[in-house]
Amino acid sequence: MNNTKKIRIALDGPAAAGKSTAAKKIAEKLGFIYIDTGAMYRTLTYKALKNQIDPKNEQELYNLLLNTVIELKPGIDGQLVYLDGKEVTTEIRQQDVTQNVSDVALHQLVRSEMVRRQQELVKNGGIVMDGRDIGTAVIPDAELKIFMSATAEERARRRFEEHQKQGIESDLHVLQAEIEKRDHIDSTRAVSPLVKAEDAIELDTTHMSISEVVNKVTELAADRGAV
Ligand SMILES: Nc1ncnc2c1ncn2[C@@H]1O[C@H](COP(=O)(O)OP(=O)(O)O)[C@@H](O)[C@H]1O
Ligand SMILES: Nc1ccn([C@@H]2O[C@H](COP(=O)(O)OP(=O)(O)O)[C@@H](O)[C@H]2O)c(=O)n1
Repeated sequence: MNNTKKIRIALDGPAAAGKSTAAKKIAEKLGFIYIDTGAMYRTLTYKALKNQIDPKNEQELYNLLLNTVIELKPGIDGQLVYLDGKEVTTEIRQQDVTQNVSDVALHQLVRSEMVRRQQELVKNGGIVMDGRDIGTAVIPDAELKIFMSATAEERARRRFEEHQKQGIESDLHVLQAEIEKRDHIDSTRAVSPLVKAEDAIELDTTHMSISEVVNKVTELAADRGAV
């Protein structure tokens, strides 16, 4: 008899703190579903740019979103992302999407529709969801909330290394400036800004390895019955 509790784990934090890497592995260990909500904002941004919609135009973005199907499906190496039936997993990581996504994610209308869709995805439990407002807006009653941080220098270094491995040319200082700019927009927006939920456990991963982070969160999940 399996008594594992299908809890909901909310993982928030700034860019490149290691959320999706950890979330994917934690979900694997627990047999949970992993959901990267950033991919949903990225997919809308990608479609908006393709359709020459201004990321500042809330009403047009909202209309576009209402006519957009975003699907997240488990793949061999993480989550696959589909836009209106076409796979866009790689495309949504492109630089122009990264540079515009925080402006798209500012808008009340966009966020309320995204949150509505995300809440549908979590209703059966057994999930690890990562983003910026998961513990504060999407699953305010999550059984486990983690706020994952690391210094901006370390986060930029991680993204830089990731780019190097993928053969993408980038400059460490430019990357850090981009990350800091996005964090600033995300943390200062009026609608569900990036903040630590009062009841979230803060995890500074600056000096932690990926497996240390995964083990720590898995331990906390086990304390809440998820084993
Ligand atoms: N604790 C860690 N130590 C070193 N590198 C890490 C750690 N966590 C994540 N990384 C690496 O940092 C990069 C960014 O991680 P990612 O999970 O994409 O961050 P986020 O989802 O928070 O934006 C990835 O290349 C990942 O392999
Ligand atoms: N729950 C979420 C998730 C992402 N986002 C927005 O989407 C952007 C991209 O998120 P992401 O998780 O893919 O970012 P990375 O840290 O992986 O680069 C963030 O910078 C936020 O502007 C959000 O507003 N709320």
